[in-house]
Amino acid sequence: MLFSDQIQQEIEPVWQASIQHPFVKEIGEGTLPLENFKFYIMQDAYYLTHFAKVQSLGAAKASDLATTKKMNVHAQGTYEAELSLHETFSKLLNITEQDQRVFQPAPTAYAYTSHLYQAAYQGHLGDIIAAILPCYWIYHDVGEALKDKQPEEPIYQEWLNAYGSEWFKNLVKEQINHLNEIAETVTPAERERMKNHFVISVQYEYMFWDMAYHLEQWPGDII
Ligand SMILES: Cc1ncc(C[n+]2csc(CCO)c2C)c(N)n1
Repeated sequence: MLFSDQIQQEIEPVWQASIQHPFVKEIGEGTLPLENFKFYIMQDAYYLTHFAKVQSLGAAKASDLATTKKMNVHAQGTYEAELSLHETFSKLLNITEQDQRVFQPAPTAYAYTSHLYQAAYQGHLGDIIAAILPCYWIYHDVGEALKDKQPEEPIYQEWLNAYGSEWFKNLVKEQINHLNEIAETVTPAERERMKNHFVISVQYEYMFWDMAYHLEQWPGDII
């Protein structure tokens, strides 16, 4: 069995729960309150800023020039594909400069990005690919699960279109192949470490939906 399938199966219940999370379901139905989606978009912009840096750390840790280039192209892709999506949403959701000035990463957004840096700084390229793969793969599966939905809210329709696209499917396949190639060249202990990074990221993907669904706050903002 492919290494990617093996590690995905280990965390299957959380994977499925993530795809079926009420945040995702309500986007598909068009019933998610826009307040929750705005919260998600702002936290996600923070997440993507750090995600691109982690991809660049992957470029720095690659052992050949072609892979360095590939990882840098992906970092640029994160900027172009994801942040341009966010620019569109910022206008549609009326995200103001004031919103941005008072922005703080919520606990889960902070913890998830910290996990990505931990994998990147302590590991090699395989650790980075393992930690970032769930981001691609879960969003792909969400796009597939919701591909026949037509939420009345145009903002949600736009979001669904991005993750159901052919371009995105190919991107996910490339990441999965890259992970499996690396897995064949490393030791069993390194594979175990890669699996752990992957499993933690899958759990954070679930927690990220949950964070936005409950408008998660720091204790310091409540007490
Ligand atoms: C919490 C969170 N997880 C995953 C993604 C999806 N995503 C982030 S970067 C990237 C690669 C470039 O498109 C993809 C697919 C997201 N937006 N937010």
